[in-house]
Amino acid sequence: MKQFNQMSPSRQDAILQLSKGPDFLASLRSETRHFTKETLQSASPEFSQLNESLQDQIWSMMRTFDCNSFSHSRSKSQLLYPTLARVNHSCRPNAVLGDPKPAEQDAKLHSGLEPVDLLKKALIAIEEIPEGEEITVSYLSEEDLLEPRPQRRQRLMDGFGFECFCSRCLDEDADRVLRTFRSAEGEGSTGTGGEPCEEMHVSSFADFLTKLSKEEPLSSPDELVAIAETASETLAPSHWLLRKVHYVLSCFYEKNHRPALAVEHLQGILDLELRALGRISPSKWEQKGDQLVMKGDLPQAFECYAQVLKALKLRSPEVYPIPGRDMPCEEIRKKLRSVLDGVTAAKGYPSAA
Ligand SMILES: C[S@@+](CC[C@H](N)C(=O)[O-])C[C@H]1O[C@@H](n2cnc3c(N)ncnc32)[C@H](O)[C@@H]1O
Repeated sequence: MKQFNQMSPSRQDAILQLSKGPDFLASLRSETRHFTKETLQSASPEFSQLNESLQDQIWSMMRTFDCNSFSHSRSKSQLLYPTLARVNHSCRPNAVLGDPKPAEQDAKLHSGLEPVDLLKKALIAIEEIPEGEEITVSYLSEEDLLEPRPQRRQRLMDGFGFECFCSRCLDEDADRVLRTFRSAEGEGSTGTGGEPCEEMHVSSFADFLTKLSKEEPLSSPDELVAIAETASETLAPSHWLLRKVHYVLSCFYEKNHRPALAVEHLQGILDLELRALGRISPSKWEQKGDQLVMKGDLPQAFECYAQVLKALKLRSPEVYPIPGRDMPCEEIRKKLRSVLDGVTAAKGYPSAA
């Protein structure tokens, strides 16, 4: 409250407006995640001794912050950006929120920038956005966006307290195929795997995989290869969970310098991304390009980097340009040039290993 009272009237107004919209009012009715005034009263004797109107003001301010704040890589706490707080979530977003990278931040700090400016965020378009179309970002991670609707909706409900009504969530059929379990005849002709107990089983398995890919406890891929084999007896080849298994294997092989296997296991997740989000993810395609270079397949690597460059060029003009530092497009151009140099040096394409 003290900090709020020190702000300019226009900034105070921008923040107060956040607690007047229908979404905020709806969130007051959702007790799934958000704390109630009673929770605060029982947690803090000081709070319950304040008069009713002050309690209401503080509680509303805390809920506004809870519903609208974002994290920033440079800050350990959540921060409130009154304008960015207006951006809704979509499971097929057309923009991302970006923080300047630490090296850029430090360069700026040395050029005399106010520390508070380092906490700025940028809203970056990742595709052409026609005039009048809503700009959306994802409140979920890139990995979570590859999960089917029930899982995504559950994550949004648990983490942010709302039921998602984005265009992708309303488009049910797209996900149904990704969740199809294998039948005796092959892909696509049995149920959707939607029974509650099955979904629970599937999500704990998915969490297990995410943990595996993040914490990297695997010393040998045998366990995962066995999981992949069992899973492919039950799940259709296009099932998102099977693709996740292969992605974890791909990361394992990448770390263990087995590029041919890494590329082989990467492809499923690239297809899934294209299908779920309608576009390629530059980081995973760059990963594929790097593995193809390692494998010695320069023509395919060139194709891959060219796709990455095309995707990156769709993004807003480079944000936070720092003289003397390569921006993402330039880094990919360098990789394209080095692939071409490799081709010239070998007087033709080397054969794939
Ligand atoms: C950061 S605010 C976004 C701006 C908010 N719509 C407004 O007008 O102030 C987050 C809130 O917007 C709503 N919201 C955002 N994305 C949504 C979506 N895809 N489906 C339903 N509600 C959404 C939810 O109420 C959520 O708690």
